[in-house]
Amino acid sequence: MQKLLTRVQTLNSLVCVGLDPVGDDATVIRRLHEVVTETSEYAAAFKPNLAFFLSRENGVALLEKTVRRIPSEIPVILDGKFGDISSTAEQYARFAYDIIGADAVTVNPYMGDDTIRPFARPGKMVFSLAKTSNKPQHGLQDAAMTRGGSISDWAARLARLMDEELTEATIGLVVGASEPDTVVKLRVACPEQWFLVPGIGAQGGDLSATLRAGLRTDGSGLLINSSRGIWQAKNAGTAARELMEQINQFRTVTSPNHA
Ligand SMILES: O=C(O)c1cc(=O)[nH]c(=O)n1[C@@H]1O[C@H](COP(=O)(O)O)[C@@H](O)[C@H]1O
Repeated sequence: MQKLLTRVQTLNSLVCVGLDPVGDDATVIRRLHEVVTETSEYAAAFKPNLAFFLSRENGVALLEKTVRRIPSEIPVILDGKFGDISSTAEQYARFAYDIIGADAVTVNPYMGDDTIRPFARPGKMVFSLAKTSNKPQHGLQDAAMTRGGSISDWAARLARLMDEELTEATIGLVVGASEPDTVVKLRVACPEQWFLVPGIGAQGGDLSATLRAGLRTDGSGLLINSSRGIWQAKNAGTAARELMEQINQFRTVTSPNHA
């Protein structure tokens, strides 16, 4: 958490560079190197998606190598959307933190609070799925519960309660950019927490509407992820810088609409 705060303040950036490598081995190795090198000066964080590494031969070794190449002052969020009972989650936590060297993870909380606890090590950060960016035909998150709003409201509340309880670690939320109205609602429910926000770019999320909806009153508290938008760009550094500038331009001229 401290690493993220220092990074965000030093760079004045809320950009999270997603690493979802695709292509043949030679392309992936070259492009990972380029993306990390070119975007480092704009990246508040990097988010390698575990699936894109596991699907390759020697993918774990490639992931380890990639994370080692990321400058140590930049937080690494391992996006594994882990979510299993605590004894199994403990193994995932060892993988993410001890083997890969991540600073943070994404977790799917739908099996309950014990899926989150093993990841809440001192100084680490957990982003727990609250409202995802996809628009499924058959999804659970919008379903109403008999009491207390929707399932995503429950997930946000759980993340907030766990953040208050687990003082040694920081619990944030994953909130997709596809529904700004939901982003506002979750920001009102969780005014202080960090939101990791995917869904800008390739998934068509509206950057301005998302910023207006989700920025905290201090103009921070969001990490805006772009994966394909940066990976596929002719110049990854330019794409990351432009995203940073668009975000910062918005931060200086507008106050969030829940303030
Ligand atoms: O947890 C995530 O990062 C995530 C949550 C979510 O709701 N939606 C979502 O797209 N993601 C991830 O964010 C990245 C989005 O990639 P792009 O759409 O290419 O920017 C992928 O790695 C997704 O797995």
